[in-house]
Amino acid sequence: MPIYDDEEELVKVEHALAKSSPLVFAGECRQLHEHLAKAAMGQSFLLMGGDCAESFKEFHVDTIRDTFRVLLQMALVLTFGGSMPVIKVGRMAGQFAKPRSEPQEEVNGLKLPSYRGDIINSESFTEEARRNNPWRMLDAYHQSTQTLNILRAFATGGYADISRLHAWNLDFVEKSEEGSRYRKLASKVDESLRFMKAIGVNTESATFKQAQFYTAHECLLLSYEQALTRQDSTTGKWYDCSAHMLWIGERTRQLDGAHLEFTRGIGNPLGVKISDKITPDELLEVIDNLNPNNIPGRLSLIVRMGADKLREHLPALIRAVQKEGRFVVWVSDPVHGNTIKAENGLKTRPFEKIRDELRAFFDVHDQMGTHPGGVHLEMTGKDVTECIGGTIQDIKVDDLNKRYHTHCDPRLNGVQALELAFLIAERMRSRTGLPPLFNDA
Ligand SMILES: O=C[C@H](O)[C@H](O)COP(=O)(O)O
Ligand SMILES: C=C(OP(=O)(O)O)C(=O)O
Ligand SMILES: [Mn+2]
Repeated sequence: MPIYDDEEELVKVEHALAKSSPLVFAGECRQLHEHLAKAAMGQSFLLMGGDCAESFKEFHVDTIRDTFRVLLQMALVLTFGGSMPVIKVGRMAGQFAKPRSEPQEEVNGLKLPSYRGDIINSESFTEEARRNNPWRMLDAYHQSTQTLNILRAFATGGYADISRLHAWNLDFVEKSEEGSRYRKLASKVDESLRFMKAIGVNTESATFKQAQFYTAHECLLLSYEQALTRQDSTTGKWYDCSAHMLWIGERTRQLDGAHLEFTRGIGNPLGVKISDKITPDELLEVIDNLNPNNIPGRLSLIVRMGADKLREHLPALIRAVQKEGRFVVWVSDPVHGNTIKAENGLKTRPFEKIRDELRAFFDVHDQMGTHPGGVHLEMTGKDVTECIGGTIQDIKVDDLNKRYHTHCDPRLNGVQALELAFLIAERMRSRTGLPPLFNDA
């Protein structure tokens, strides 16, 4: 938690936020909860994706549209390929606060506080910029209102109409092999739609015309989250109305910490990131704390440990959860356990490691007979060069500088994200005994 040097300023901002409109409504959070309950029971799949850190500088309607578009493409691949409903959640409209490994950053002998996300301080390397400034919370709130407004318009105003599925292909993706796979799959979906129409299914209904899209971010900056927490008039329960779903990060999930204490009191569906550092007993305590009544859909466990550690540690965690009969959605975050520093000093992630972790996640669930319930990715619709590798694009370390725009961790670009969606769809198909979508799978 940042320390603000002027308490009065902080209180003023909290009051302003407390008077502002909620960004989401309790009923929407409950709807998402119901979808997640299906994922907990093995009947649905959660797709979460977006920037590591949203920023004020990169804010643009086109950027939001492009990420939304890749998520729609991925969801189509997963729904059609995996024959399962896909719950779409953007790391968007609130994903601003960052936990950092080092409290300070040193450049040419000068030490300043680390950049902690645009909602807290600024990335420029000056003393003033790195000061924790509570007013930034209001800027983040206002940007989130715009983002949500755009997302709601895209989701319900015709953009996400399934008959436009060919238009969701992004220019730079279209030219790649993934783009052509997507086109092939889209044609198959087209054919199915024509068949449905022919037998009298109403393809003009909201199911075909609109997407249900939800938002989530890390519940890190409690001043912001608490100020946006409201009591729902229909149920009397408290909801954090900054996003539909909130998750607790790997660094702030202590049993006696403020983040668990805050989130256990809100009605939103929750996530907890877990690395190999958590023990089965500790995990059960986290579950007891956040979901004492064992309600399916309430809690997602977002596993991020790297392929090798996952193969070693995940089975025991799953066994403990199974033994106690606890309902959780098992989600793979295959990016956070695979961050490395390239020779040029930039943080990157090898695509192959990300793919290995996903494969390991599916293998372990196959062995344990449990449902691999979702994936959580840092990704963007832009053609960035932040993660090296990829079967199709094969970004090299020397390419990283070309379009390295992230404000924190390296993101998958559209082609890389789509490649993962195809991989997951093939795994989902083989679990249900369906033949591969493409023969080279
Ligand atoms: O997004 C996650 C963390 O904030 C990020 O990985 C921390 O990065 P750092 O190790 O550069 O501080
Ligand atoms: C901080 C993050 O992840 P983790 O808590 O898993 O490190 C994140 O998702 O950006
Ligand atoms: Mn990150």
